[in-house]
Amino acid sequence: MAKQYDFLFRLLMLGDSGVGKTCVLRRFTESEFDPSHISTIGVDFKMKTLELDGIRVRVQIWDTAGQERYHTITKQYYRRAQGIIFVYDITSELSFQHLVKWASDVDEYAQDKVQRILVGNKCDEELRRQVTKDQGNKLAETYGMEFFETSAFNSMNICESFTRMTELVLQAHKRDIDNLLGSLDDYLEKAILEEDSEGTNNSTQKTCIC
Ligand SMILES: Nc1nc2c(ncn2[C@@H]2O[C@H](COP(=O)(O)OP(=O)(O)OP(=O)(O)O)[C@@H](O)[C@H]2O)c(=O)[nH]1
Repeated sequence: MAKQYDFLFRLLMLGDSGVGKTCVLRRFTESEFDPSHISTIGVDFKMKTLELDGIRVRVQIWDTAGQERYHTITKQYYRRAQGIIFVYDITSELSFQHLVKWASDVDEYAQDKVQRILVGNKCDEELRRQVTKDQGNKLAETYGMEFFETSAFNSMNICESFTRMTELVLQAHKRDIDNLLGSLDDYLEKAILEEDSEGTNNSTQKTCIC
């Protein structure tokens, strides 16, 4: 059976317990919102296929437990991720402050070229806001990430943030593939030139190779 996608990427969601990682993911993959908070145990994942410029990308999105006691388990997933979505809750200053720790764990355990974005969730809760949009923007700038304020409750920027994350990963990997193909072209060109020059200088050897 023909493959249903061109690329498969793994994305990982990180952030404190209760910031809304599971809800954001469910809103994206199932268009649903659940107001209850059932803490994720260890890790869970969901899949979705996106089409970007005619390229079909299957994303496997890992939802990690924010609770400290699962960190030993969740850290084992960092290295396999091509993209990381840091999530904080705009109504929780603490969840914003803790991003420093999440980011330093990623520096320690994830691949060097992992792509990252920052998401400030629950932006429907304007009256309870503790972190300004400007603070989110500044932190994202410091870490060289793109930034979105989202709401799993009303769908604000949910699709946009996952799509952008996937685009960034795709761009990074297409660059690698293009570089590889470029090197392969150079290699083939060099091999043909060598073969040609060997052919003119030593026709016997060329016949043997063929
Ligand atoms: N108002 C509002 N509430 C939200 C939003 N997203 C999540 N919540 C609520 O926040 C609570 C926690 O959401 P979860 O998605 O379970 O949080 P989590 O980050 O996955 O938590 P852990 O699994 O413990 O790491 C739930 O009661 C959700 O209903 C949102 O965008 N707006």
